[in-house]
Amino acid sequence: MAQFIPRASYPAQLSLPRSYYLGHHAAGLSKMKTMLSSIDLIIECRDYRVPLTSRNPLFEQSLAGRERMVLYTKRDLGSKDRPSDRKREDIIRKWHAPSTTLFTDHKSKKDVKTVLEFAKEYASHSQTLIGTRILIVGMPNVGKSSMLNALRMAGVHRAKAAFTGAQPGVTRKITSGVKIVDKDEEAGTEGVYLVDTPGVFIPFVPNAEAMLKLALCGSVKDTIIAPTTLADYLLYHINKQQNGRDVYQEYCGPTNDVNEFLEGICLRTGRLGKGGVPDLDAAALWIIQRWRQGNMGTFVLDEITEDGLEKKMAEEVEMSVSQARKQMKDAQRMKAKSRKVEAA
Ligand SMILES: Nc1nc2c(ncn2[C@@H]2O[C@H](COP(=O)(O)OP(=O)(O)OP(=O)(O)O)[C@@H](O)[C@H]2O)c(=O)[nH]1
Repeated sequence: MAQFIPRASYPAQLSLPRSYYLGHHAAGLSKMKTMLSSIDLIIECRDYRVPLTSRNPLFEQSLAGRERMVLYTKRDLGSKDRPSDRKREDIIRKWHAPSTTLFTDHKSKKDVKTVLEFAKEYASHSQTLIGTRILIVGMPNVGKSSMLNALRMAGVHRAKAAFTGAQPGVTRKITSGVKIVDKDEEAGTEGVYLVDTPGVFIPFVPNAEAMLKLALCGSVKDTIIAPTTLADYLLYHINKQQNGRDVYQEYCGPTNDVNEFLEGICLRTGRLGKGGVPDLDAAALWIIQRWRQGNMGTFVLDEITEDGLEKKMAEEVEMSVSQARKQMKDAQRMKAKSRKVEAA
């Protein structure tokens, strides 16, 4: 049998949408800016599976001047504690030094305790008389509200305070602070409050592959990109993993063909439409959910290198310069147009 060779790269998808910056994202960010003076610390969440792609430069630009901790969520979906995972985490920690970087699974008591301890330690040095206020920010669906609920349960043993969900945009408004640490009169410390915020998407996604990564991780609604395209991108990544194709061997043999992959799933799971026709969209959505639940391999979509963050930031500067140029040209065009109308 011929040896299976996975695709070495993913073909450019020129027609994919590259923006998802919604009204409530802009409104949320501008409200965050106005309340910054009452905030002591920012916890910025990024998705462990896309450490570079889930970085939103808007947070650093708009919420500058506050101490920040970077929290990589959904670690359980990207790491199995392999030496390569630990090496990746070391690199990421170095990117953010001297800021603290933590990697968490919101279901892990140990991980949640580590975040709580960090918050307590921070608060113990705070001079505030009204309690420490922490703003938790990040891209849509990254897991902010889930972390808030987990911290509240671990810290003050209270039930959920925020709604969570598998699709982005569940939190639309900034909440009032939720207590995660009680006031301790003996220790002389005030309480710690966490302020949940709506997820804010990047204004301009640099390339189509970044959009695919963010959509696959659930940062944009599943209706924005065709599920079969996302499933194809997922198949590309699964095949790149060592023995990756073992995770779908119950549906079909090793393949780079998304139709063969999805048809295999339809046949084995009964996702058939009228006349027994395979329902490829249903199979695609199902397999994407399986991956998001950690059932189709545990891996990271971004390539992580020592200078990865530096390169990403340089790319962002270039993007904003070209966007500014574009805006200037648009404004000049509009002016010229209105002059023509006036002259006519
Ligand atoms: N496996 C895993 N799933 C997580 C983790 N954290 C959050 N999730 C899941 O991710 C989804 C989104 O979580 P939310 O807490 O609603 O995300 P959010 O950032 O508040 O989302 P927005 O409302 O869009 O701002 C939910 O289905 C959570 O169960 C994690 O650490 N591991």
